[in-house]
Amino acid sequence: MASKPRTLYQKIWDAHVVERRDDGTCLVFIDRHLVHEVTSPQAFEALRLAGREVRRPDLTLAVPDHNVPTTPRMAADGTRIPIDDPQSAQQLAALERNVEQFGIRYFGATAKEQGIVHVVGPEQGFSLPGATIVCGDSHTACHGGIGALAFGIGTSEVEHVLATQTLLLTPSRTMEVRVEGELGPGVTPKDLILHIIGVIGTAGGTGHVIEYRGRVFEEMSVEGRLTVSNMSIEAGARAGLIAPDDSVFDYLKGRPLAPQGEDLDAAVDYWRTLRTDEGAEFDKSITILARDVEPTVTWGTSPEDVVPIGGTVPDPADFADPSKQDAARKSLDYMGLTPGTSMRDIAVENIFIGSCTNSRIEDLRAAAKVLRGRKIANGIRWAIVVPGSGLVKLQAEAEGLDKVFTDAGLEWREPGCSACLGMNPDKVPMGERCASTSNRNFVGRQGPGSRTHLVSPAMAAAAAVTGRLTDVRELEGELQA
Ligand SMILES: CC(C)[C@H](C(=O)O)[C@@H](O)C(=O)O
Ligand code: SF4
Repeated sequence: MASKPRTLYQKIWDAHVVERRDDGTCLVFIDRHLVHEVTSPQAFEALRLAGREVRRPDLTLAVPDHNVPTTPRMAADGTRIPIDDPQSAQQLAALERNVEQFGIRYFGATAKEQGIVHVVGPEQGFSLPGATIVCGDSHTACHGGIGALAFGIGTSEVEHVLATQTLLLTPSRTMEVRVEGELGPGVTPKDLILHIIGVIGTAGGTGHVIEYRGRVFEEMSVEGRLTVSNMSIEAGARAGLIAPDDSVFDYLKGRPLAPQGEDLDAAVDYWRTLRTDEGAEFDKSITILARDVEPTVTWGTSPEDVVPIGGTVPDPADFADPSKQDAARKSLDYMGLTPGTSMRDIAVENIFIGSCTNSRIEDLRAAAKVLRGRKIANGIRWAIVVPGSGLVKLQAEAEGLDKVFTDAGLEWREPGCSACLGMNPDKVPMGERCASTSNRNFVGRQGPGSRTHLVSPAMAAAAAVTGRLTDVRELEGELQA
């Protein structure tokens, strides 16, 4: 008898269940555990108190990213520049102590491989298709872009994984987001995922693992897939998935921690089976038409508050749901915006190009393409480009992109989470606006009183040039009829 058709999620899940319990929970094997400084200290401390070891240090990789300043970390004489903020310095020191004591692979603040944990994982070939990947961080969903089942966990679960390399989980429901057709010129993976979140809402994926399907994703670069999957969590989903294919296998070839030679060939044979079977059913399914997607920006304080760049600030009264009306009013008040204002008339003072959503080499190339030969507008007070890792930084420098940015008047920084969230010195001043390539526009996210407009790297670059939210297609001379 032929076996029942399964979704990609179900295949990965089934391959990792160690034990099914009567109450429906399952003990699941975890292939890869990423660790950063924010959510790990108590977990290590608990292990220490219990006298336990890390079960599989070989499957664990740690890197500091949230608290590191993005200004130079090493003095000319090769000594480390101390971190000013005592709490950040303490977080980093704790991580260093923990990785040393427990024997965990570590890329420290001055290593060239250091970077944002979700950039480093795929880049090193540590994150692999079909793997279960966890990290004490909600944007672990990112790694679903290469076909891994990857999700964020809490600190007590971090401890559980460190101690046992397993987790007790309940299966998720499955959701298909099918995108039909092709994206137009100037429309990027970031615009697509912002649009999708606008359609399904921040609760649309709750309890589900989303699989993104359709030709758009098959033709999308691996970097773009990581961008899309990264923001699955902003749609409420547990994780995102895109079926791995040759682009992913080619991307992983030769990466230091990926399988090599015959091992890689064997792995690829298995990875090719990781596709949703014909006839497999999803619990929920939605279809998006790619031609409906424009360069997209947010107007409010939730990632679902999106509008095409050609649109206007919405009127709260136009929302059907009274709670949405109320939320929109509060958002507009916080954002200092008036209904009916054209999005293209909104001036910004700050530009942030970075974060685990958009700091890979392709993102920097897209921003540099717009900025080449141009200058940032007078009204821009602060504009920074923060590569996702030291290796992205080196690659960008080899391509001369750093020069394009600095010639245009932007600052070129060291890798880290930076202004994506206010846990390090990079903050947007109170009451000021930022065109940001990050993933969250929450109240106070980029610093107390900061106002965030989420955009793609090309759109952030365009805003830098004009000093206001701008349709990048105009700058690229690609404005469509
Ligand atoms: C600090 C960390 C726990 C947090 C997360 O879980 O996502 C951060 O990365 C974020 O993006 O808000
Ligand atoms: S870059 Fe931003 S979203 Fe990503 S892990 Fe860091 S703080 Fe979280």
